[in-house]
Amino acid sequence: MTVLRARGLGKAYRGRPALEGCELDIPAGHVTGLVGPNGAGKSTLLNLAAGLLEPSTGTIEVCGGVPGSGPEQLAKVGFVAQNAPVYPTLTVDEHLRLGAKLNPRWDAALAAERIGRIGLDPAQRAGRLSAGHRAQLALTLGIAKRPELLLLDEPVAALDPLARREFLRDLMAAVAEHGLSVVLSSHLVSDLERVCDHLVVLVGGRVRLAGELDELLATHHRLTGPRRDVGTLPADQEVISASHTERQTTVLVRTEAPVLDPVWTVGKPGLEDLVLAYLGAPARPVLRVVR
Ligand SMILES: Nc1ncnc2c1ncn2[C@@H]1O[C@H](COP(=O)(O)OP(=O)(O)OP(=O)(O)O)[C@@H](O)[C@H]1O
Repeated sequence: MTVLRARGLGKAYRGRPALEGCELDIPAGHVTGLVGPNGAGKSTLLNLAAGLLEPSTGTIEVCGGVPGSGPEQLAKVGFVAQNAPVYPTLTVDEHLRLGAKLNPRWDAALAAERIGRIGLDPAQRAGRLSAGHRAQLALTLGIAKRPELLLLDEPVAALDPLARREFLRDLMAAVAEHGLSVVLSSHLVSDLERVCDHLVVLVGGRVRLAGELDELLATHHRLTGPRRDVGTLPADQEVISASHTERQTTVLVRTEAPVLDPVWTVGKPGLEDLVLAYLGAPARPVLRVVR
């Protein structure tokens, strides 16, 4: 089942494109990491999925419906925007009560347990919380809503390393126990490596890479060998990035077939190598649909 489908999706702000020609099929029941450099269009994509923005071109469908199209649709999708917006004059407890009122599937026990574990004072006004605790409050509201799809825009940026680990653990528990689907943007590749099984790389408003993480890692190879022109590589080896020293060439290629040329030492890239290679690569409209 597909939880997010985009076809020819584009968004322009005052005529300037922020997202162009996005084709995506994000599967349900998985955690999908959304990565890309600053200004790549990640927040724009998440805001479109949450129904807070309207597409300029193309279509986006989330949990089988048009984003933000009615109460039923709104109940299915949770969104924690960048900088974790909360109501500054409401207390922590008032946020939880508001959550219970607004969300038909609200999990009060889970919300209370998280708030207690984090050590938030229920009587504290949200505007007086530290940035990390504010983020924790917003994330608690997102998880306790029990949506089908949770969209998180850089959710862990303000959290300390321990809080980050605990939050990611809570997220994975919700995926395992309730079949929650998650799309989260982050610059912290090591965190993504821990929780994501699908990946979308956006560069310059375009989808550069998308797919199942294991499959993506299996079809990319780091080749090291004597210096040579990478233009001479076989046509089925797509060159993603290349670097040279005086005597040596290192190249990251994508290919379904094994690399048999004995001149190369073939290594497996990690997620960070893969992401960095795509972020540094010249923008080409290489579209791939998540299966
Ligand atoms: N409200 C807006 N009005 C005009 N331009 C905007 C607006 N929001 C975003 N943009 C532009 O759209 C492009 C994509 O921005 P977006 O915030 O989606 O990127 P991002 O990948 O989330 O970046 P970051 O990693 O820095 O958060 C940028 O060039 C940005 O300047």
